[in-house]
Amino acid sequence: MSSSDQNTPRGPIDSSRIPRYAGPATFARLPRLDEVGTADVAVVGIPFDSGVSYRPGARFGGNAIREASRLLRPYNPAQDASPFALAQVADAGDIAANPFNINEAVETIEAAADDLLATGARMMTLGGDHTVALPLLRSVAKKHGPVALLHFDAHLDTWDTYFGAEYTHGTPFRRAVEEGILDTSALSHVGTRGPLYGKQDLTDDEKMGFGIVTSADIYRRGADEVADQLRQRIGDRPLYISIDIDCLDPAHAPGTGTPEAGGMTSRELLEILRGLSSCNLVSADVVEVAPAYDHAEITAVAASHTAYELTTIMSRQIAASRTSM
Ligand SMILES: N=C(N)NCCCC(=O)O
Ligand SMILES: [Zn+2]
Ligand SMILES: [Zn+2]
Repeated sequence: MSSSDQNTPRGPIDSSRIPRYAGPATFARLPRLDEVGTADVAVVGIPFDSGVSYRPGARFGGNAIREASRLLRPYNPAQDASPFALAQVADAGDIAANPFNINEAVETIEAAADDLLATGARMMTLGGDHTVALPLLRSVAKKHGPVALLHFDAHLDTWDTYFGAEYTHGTPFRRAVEEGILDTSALSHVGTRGPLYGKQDLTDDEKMGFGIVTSADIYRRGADEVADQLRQRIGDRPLYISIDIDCLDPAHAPGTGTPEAGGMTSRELLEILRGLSSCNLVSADVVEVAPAYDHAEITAVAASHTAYELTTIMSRQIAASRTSM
């Protein structure tokens, strides 16, 4: 049973009493998981980036997001909710994965995710590179069965192998489809753009069951219409949202490993997520924040607000399911 079933959730440190820049960073200044026992939503870092094909550094992403999240406030007007009062959200620290052995790291991440989900928590994961989505999806599928997937990314990440390696940041969703852990009737990439290896990349991806909403589609049709379409496709299926921060234009997210011009704005991303607030979001990740390439925390701030919207969706769901019981 989570602590929020017995008491009111313990929220963030009060920034009107203790300046928000003081003390060690947890996500949104929330308590650590060991301070509250159990959580409804566990925010967990995965400092792992051995699966990248270009610029490294996403291993530092989780802590950069935590630092940038000090300015988040407890009421989210866009979803009319106080996410940290509706449910116990806590910072579960980091999953320590072997940087020199990707296969072992993938196993470690899956096992750690299993442990968190077994407590009844939903996971809000801060990457790390996109490799981490595969073990997280494996774990979520063990609990919920094949899940619907919304994948925000400039890239397809359904490629086969890189240098013969099957677990990389460009391949997690092909592996996931092969393993039968995704509900292939509700798979979408959002924000896709940029050069590919060949046209076959798109044919393969379509065969796997993915629909594509390109960044140009979002620009032309607007965030509300896109969110409506995605919501209809997802219905009430258990949903996993994976957000590669490079879905944003490099102007909105310079701190990432494989930047592509012509992306969506952070406003568009946040608005699409708010349009999904009624979905049954079981877990989510925000990955590929590489702070060494960031400036003035532009990317980390965007990522912290992204995780805040995702956390709000989960907290609203948890509160709604509690009152309907
Ligand atoms: N998942 C991310 N960010 N990028 C994948 C790019 C793979 C490539 O170099 O072709
Ligand atoms: Zn990407
Ligand atoms: Zn990606």
